[in-house]
Amino acid sequence: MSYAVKEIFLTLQGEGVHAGRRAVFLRFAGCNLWTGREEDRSSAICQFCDTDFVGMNGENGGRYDAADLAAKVAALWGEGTQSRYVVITGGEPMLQVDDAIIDALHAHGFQIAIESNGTIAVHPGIDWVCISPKAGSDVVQHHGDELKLVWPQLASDVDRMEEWQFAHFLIQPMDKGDAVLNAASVEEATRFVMNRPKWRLSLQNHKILGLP
Ligand SMILES: C[S@@+](CC[C@H](N)C(=O)[O-])C[C@H]1O[C@@H](n2cnc3c(N)ncnc32)[C@H](O)[C@@H]1O
Ligand SMILES: Nc1nc2[nH]cc(C(=O)O)c2c(=O)[nH]1
Ligand code: SF4
Ligand SMILES: [Mg+2]
Repeated sequence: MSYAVKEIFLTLQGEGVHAGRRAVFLRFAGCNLWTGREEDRSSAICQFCDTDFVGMNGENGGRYDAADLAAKVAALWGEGTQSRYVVITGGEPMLQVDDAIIDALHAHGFQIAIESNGTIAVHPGIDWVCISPKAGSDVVQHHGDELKLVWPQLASDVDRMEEWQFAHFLIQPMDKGDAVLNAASVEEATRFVMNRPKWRLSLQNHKILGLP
C-alpha cells in the first residue's frame, strides 16, 4: 500500500502532555470530517480546523511506500537513536495508518504517537494515543493516553467523555485564525478547567513560538 503524505517536518510537539518534546511530524493527506476546501467548511462536521491537509504538496510531501516513508522520517530525525519520536497526524491519519507503516517506524526505533479525531479505531501498535473529539461525530475510540478537547464546542457531551478511559484530559482553546491565542477561547477554556478539575489546559505552544 502507498500513503498520500501532505508534509513531514522536524519540530517540537506543541500540544498536550508531550508539549516541548522533539518530534518528527508526519502529516497524512485527507480527512473524513472535512474535505479541506474552504467552500465546504460551513457544511462540514468539523468546521474549525487550523490545518491544510489537502494534497501532497507540502514539505517532503508525496506518495510513499512504508519503507521509504519510515526512512524519510528517520532521515529528518537525524543522528541519534535515543528518544526517537514521531507524531502521526493529518488530516485524519487513521484513514491510512496500517501495520506496514507502524512496523517500519518501530524498526527505525521510533516511539509512535498519533493525533486522531477518534472516529476510526486507532492502530493497536501506536505508543501514544491522543484523541480529539469533534461535536457531531461518532467517536469510537474511547480509551487512550490523552483526550484533547478543543474548546468551545458547546454541543460536546463532556459528562460522557469523562467516563472514557484516558490517562489525561486536556482542554485546548480554539484558534479562530485571528490571533495566536484567541482571547475568548482562552477565557472559556480557563473557566472550563476551573469548573472541571479533571481537565487541564493545553496551549498550542508551537504557534506561540512561531514553529511549524
Ligand atoms: C489538525 S488535527 C489532525 C488530527 C485529527 N484529524 C484530529 O482532529 O485530531 C490536529 C489537532 O489540532 C487540533 N485543532 C484543529 N483545529 C484547531 C483549532 N482551530 N484550534 C485548536 N486546535 C485545533 C485538533 O483538534 C487536533 O487535536
Ligand atoms: N508543533 C506542532 N505540534 C503539533 N501538535 C499537534 C499538531 C497537529 O497538527 O496535529 C501539531 C502541529 O501542527 N505542530
Ligand atoms: S478532524 Fe482533524 S484534520 Fe479533520 S478537519 Fe477536524 S481538526 Fe482538521
Ligand atoms: Mg497543527
